[in-house]
Amino acid sequence: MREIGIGLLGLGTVGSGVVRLLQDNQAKISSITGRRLTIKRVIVRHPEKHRDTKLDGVPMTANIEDMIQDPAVQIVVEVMGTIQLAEDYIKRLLQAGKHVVTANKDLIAQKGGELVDIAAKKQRDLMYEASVAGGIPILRTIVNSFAADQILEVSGIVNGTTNYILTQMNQKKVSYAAALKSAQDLGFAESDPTNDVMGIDAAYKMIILTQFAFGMSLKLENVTVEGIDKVRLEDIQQAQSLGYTIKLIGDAKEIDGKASVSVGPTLIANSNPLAAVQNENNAVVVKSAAVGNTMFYGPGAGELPTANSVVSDIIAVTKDIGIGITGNTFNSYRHQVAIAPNSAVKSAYYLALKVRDIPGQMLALTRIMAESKASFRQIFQTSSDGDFARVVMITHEISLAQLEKVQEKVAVLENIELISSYRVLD
Ligand SMILES: NC(=O)C1=CN([C@@H]2O[C@H](COP(=O)(O)OP(=O)(O)OC[C@H]3O[C@@H](n4cnc5c(N)ncnc54)[C@H](OP(=O)(O)O)[C@@H]3O)[C@@H](O)[C@H]2O)C=CC1
Ligand SMILES: N[C@@H](CC=O)C(=O)O
Repeated sequence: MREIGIGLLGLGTVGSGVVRLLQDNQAKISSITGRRLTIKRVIVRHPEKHRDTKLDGVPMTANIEDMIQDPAVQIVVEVMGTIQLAEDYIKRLLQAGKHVVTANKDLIAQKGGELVDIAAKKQRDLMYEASVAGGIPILRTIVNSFAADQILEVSGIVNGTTNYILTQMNQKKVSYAAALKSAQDLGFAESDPTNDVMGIDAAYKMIILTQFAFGMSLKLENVTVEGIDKVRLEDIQQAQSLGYTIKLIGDAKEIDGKASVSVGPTLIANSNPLAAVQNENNAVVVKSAAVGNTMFYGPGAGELPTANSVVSDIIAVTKDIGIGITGNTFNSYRHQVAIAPNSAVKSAYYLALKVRDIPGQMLALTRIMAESKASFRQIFQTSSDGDFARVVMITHEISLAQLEKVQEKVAVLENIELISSYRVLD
């Protein structure tokens, strides 16, 4: 049987999973592809480090040139991370005629366009199924199964680390810091988890999803992003008592022909299936004109689920090599539209406020809402802490511009402080 040489750029959580799947399922993969997939070379940062993953006889070095110059390597799997270094390495690998599979959403969201162009010019494959929602095969599903349909909205939970943290805080009353540490130990979090907790990782995934669903290329500054770093146990408990669960939700939709993409903590009604998505699991809801709503659920991070998406790309590339059709872009849909203004993006909001317990404050609050042409469907005092009362309000649907107006007006008041404001999804 003919062989396909695989090069691994990175042998951490995902890289180790790729090795395991290629070794454990070798016979099945060969039966499907008609090729024997063999790992020929590994590049890591610290080749001397002790590793549980054993690759007898496979050279492991830190120099990318070793991979670029190795004629035995046809497909390189980039599971190293970083943006600039990975961009440089992948460009050189594509120029040298290698096919590339990557799980690197940071890179694809920011530099995907350039890399896709180089791959097409060199007639090489560039695939990145694992870059969105870990083990859920959502990108290929959108490309293949929604090609004839008009996607109206793509939304859901696309970061495993934050969903794990929020679940642990909600169910086990674990502290934010302890839950984050455990997500790191389990291999869900990025090596620097800042992007996870600040919503940036989810924003990168929404940028990629937007490319696939709507054909348009966005930059990070086009996405409204808020992380979970300010979500307090009090908010989580308060939401529960109202019948909601707080989740980090990504949402991409077209409003009057313009694109709106956001990521932020959101109160999800417990009757909504997204509220039941726990720990590192993700769920992507695709709303389309012909099919209606479809929800794709599964592990969004972790060694083997992510590795399965990577290996499915390796298999797809191997099949393309076998029949001589490499160089087709993973997603060829292009349809650029403008970004929707804040006034067009509407939602109900949960507002938690600290209000000094003196007469006239509720009136001041009501006046601000009226001046901002906003109204609320529920308002109540939840607790009293010395001189202050905690007041929670759920608004009717208002625009982001109206919410910002309310926030600005409250900010100048001496006796009322807005502690948190999150979207509400029923
Ligand atoms: N973990 C997950 O659940 C998921 C991760 N991803 C993405 O997959 C990629 C890898 O993630 P993960 O496996 O968790 O990361 P890890 O931190 O576990 O592994 C990174 C690997 O890359 C190597 N590496 C890092 N820097 C360099 C460098 N400068 N030169 C050569 N090798 C380097 C490291 O080498 P050494 O071992 O010597 O330190 C290590 O083997 C990232 O892009 C991540 O965003 C995508 C989906 C899910
Ligand atoms: N850190 C990411 C890993 C997968 O993309 C996450 O937690 O979702």
